[in-house]
Amino acid sequence: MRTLTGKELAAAIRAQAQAEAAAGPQPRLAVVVATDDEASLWYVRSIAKAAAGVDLLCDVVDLGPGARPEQIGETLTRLSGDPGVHGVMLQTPLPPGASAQQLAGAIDPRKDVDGANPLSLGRLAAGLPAFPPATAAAVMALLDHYQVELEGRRAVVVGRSTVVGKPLAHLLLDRHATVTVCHSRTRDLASVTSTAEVLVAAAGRAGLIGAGHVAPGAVVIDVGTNPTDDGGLTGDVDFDAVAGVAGALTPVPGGVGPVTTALLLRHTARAANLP
Ligand SMILES: Nc1nc(=O)c2c([nH]1)NC[C@@H]1CN(c3ccc(C(=O)N[C@@H](CCC(=O)O)C(=O)O)cc3)C=[N+]21
Repeated sequence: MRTLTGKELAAAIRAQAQAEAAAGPQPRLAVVVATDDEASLWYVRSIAKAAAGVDLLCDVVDLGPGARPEQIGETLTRLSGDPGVHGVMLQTPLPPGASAQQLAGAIDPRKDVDGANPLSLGRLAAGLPAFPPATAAAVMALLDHYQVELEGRRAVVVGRSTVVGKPLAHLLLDRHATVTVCHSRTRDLASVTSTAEVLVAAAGRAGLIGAGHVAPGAVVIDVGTNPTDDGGLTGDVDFDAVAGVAGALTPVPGGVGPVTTALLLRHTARAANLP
């Protein structure tokens, strides 16, 4: 079994982001936060740290967990209209009553570096240029880095979220994979996932994917970032069990996560260089 780590790939992508950032105006990413969710705040801190390391500017616009939807929308509109800001990201989760899907419509698609505006997803589905959500792009970057063949192969995505499952299905289709999307109402999940040559777990449920869900030799990508009781992080895949069956598997932490952060920065550098 090969362990597909994301650390080295993330470093290479950060180096690309730094080179692309140096080629134009210094890129500025604005991250809008309206939560006190610990995992989400950890991600924001790690974005800010990684940005500083590659000479990108990162503004954290913290509206607090009590922010009203109108206030969040106005902030996104203001940042989208600010010529000094190249990337705008709305961090999830949001306060009760605020919908990320609705609010993200206020992000200029040219600055939508985490692919959150429904227009970005529509463009992606239509095969037009758009920034994919960084997490979905990270899965593709890992598959490419480890030279996993996709054309004509059976890919199964577990999870149908707007940030991962749906955009990823389109990205895989673009690469000529045969794509099946499973979700919480799928009957006999294992019977579907065990047909996969490439299996992506993006359901947000710790340990959902066990040995019985995986075909021998399959490539398994674990997108899950579930908090553990001891303050750590665990994936959707039962790593030890699946390691005995899969041909290749990404770890959590150290797999998709670091690549996600790096790609968000590369997207921002590209947004700053758009004509
Ligand atoms: N609009 C939006 N887009 C997101 O992409 C988004 C979001 N909101 N809200 C929060 C979640 C969470 N998320 C993570 C990204 C990287 C790691 C990551 O790099 N984790 C490290 C380890 C962290 C640890 O060990 O505690 C790793 O996997 O190696 C984790 C979690 C993106 N999210």
